[in-house]
Amino acid sequence: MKSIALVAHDGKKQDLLDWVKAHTDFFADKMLYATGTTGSLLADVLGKSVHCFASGPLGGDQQIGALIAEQKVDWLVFFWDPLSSQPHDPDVKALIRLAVVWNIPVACNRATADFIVHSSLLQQDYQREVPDFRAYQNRLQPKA
Ligand SMILES: O=C(CO)COP(=O)(O)O
Repeated sequence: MKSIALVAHDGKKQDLLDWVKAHTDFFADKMLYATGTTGSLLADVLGKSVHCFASGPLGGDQQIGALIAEQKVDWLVFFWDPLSSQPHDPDVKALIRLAVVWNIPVACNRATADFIVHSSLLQQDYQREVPDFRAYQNRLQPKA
C-alpha cells in the first residue's frame, strides 16, 4: 500500500481533510496522487508533497484513472458526494469503474477508509503480506 490516490468532491473535502489529519503518520511514507484542488489542500494539511493532477472537472479523474490502468495506484480514496450532481459525472463513474476493473481497494467514505488503514497497519504489525491484488491485475494483461 505504497501509492494512494485521493479525490474528494467539494461537499466532501472537509471530511477527507479531517480523516487525513487523523492518520498523518500513516501517510508519511506514502506516494500521494490527487486531483488538483484536493491535492493542494492535502499538501497543506500533511506538510508533504502530493502529485497534483488537473482539477476533477478539467480531467483530473481521467488522469488518475489512467494511472490506475498503468498499475501505479495501490488504493483509491474517493470521497464523492452523493448529494450533489457533478458536471463531469461520466469521469467520476469512469474512475470508479477503472478501480474495480484493476481490483484495487476503493474507499468512498470515512468508515471504509478507516477500515483499510487499520487493516493495512495490522498486516504490518503481524508482518503479514498485504493481499496480492496485483496477481488479479496481472490476469487482466493481454497475453503477448
Ligand atoms: O471533481 C473532483 C473529483 O471528481 C475533484 O476535483 P478537485 O480535487 O480539483 O476539486
